[in-house]
Amino acid sequence: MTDFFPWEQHTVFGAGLIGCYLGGAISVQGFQTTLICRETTKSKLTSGIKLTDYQSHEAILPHIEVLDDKQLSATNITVKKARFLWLTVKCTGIKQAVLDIAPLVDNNTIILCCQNGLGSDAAVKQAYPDNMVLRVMVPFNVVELSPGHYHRGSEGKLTIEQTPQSQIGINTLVMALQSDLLPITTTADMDALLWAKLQLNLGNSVNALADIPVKAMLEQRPYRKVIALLMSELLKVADAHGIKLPKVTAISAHKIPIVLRLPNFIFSRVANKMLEIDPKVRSSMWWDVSQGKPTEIVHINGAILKHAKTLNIACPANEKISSLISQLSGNASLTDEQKPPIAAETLLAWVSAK
Ligand SMILES: NC(=O)C1=CN([C@@H]2O[C@H](COP(=O)(O)OP(=O)(O)OC[C@H]3O[C@@H](n4cnc5c(N)ncnc54)[C@H](OP(=O)(O)O)[C@@H]3O)[C@@H](O)[C@H]2O)C=CC1
Ligand SMILES: CC(C)(CO)C(=O)C(=O)O
Repeated sequence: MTDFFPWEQHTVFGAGLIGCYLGGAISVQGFQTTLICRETTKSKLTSGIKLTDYQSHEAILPHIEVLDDKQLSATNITVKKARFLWLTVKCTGIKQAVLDIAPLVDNNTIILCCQNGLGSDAAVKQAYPDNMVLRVMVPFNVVELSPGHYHRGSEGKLTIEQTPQSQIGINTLVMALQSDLLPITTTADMDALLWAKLQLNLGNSVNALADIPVKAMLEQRPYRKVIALLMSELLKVADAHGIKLPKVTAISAHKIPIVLRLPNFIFSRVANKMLEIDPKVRSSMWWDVSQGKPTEIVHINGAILKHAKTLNIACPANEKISSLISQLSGNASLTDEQKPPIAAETLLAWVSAK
């Protein structure tokens, strides 16, 4: 068993949307927190950050300790070792982050991997075999409303993995960090929870291709039908693996695709909870595509394809969407019709074509 003392050093590596929100919410509780950011983003964070959420909670942090990547790698600076190292880079940044976090890690460091998708923790565990590495599921969306203002736009509890070694400590940590801005809990079955989150993340690629807010996307039935196709394939793979998906929204995993396919007038009544989402919310993949950054498609839809292959299950919809997104971030020359915004009917026709 490991004792965790929440007042020990929290370091958030990757001061982006999730990192700044999480780091801000930990710091506002009075715990020592340092954000590790890019040199280019440091100036907007040094004058403090503001947190708000869809339930009108608000906190202003006049100051938060920030260290940039150049300072971290400078040999003439001694950096504080992290007791809790919250790794909040994208899956695509993990390989480099594993090297860059080295100055922050000692034997007591607990590394908390906050990535969407499946399998990002493997590289961290391989590089730090003697450290406790725990997975974290981030259910909610964060947007930056103005420089340094981070807004949680949807519901859900941040969930930390419980292992036999971490159990007591994690409960202490969770009790200490619990707040209105940061609802938080634990799970002993992170595999199943990450699959359930993966199901919800199948909307990310569709959102990137639709190039409109998530709420506006969900209001259009053909987009919902595309997401339903992607989800039905995931459910087949999860069932074949014997994974029982926990309920992470008001509707259970197997019912979500059925509800998504409903005509608009019924959907808006049955799925009112799903539509209770801030109208500004965009998926994290939309942010990547709109900024010309690599996407997490291989770790999200690609993770399903990888598992499907071992089970010999066909997933044509996930294959098509994966290739559309990969073409966007690759050098493929695309016609205007293939570039976002892709109309709902067009996308549905492409994804359903045999
Ligand atoms: N955004 C959201 O609402 C949600 C996101 N998630 C998941 O959370 C994870 C984080 O996502 P998100 O916060 O959106 O990502 P962001 O891209 O907003 O944040 C990551 C930040 O880390 C920085 N970074 C990456 N590598 C390094 C490095 N080696 N040294 C210093 N800084 C680094 C990035 O800089 P640069 O861009 O320059 O590389 C970026 O500023 C993802 O897996 C995502 O899928 C989950 C739920 C919701
Ligand atoms: C919260 C959610 C499901 C959608 O916004 C997400 O995880 C993301 O944007 O990556």
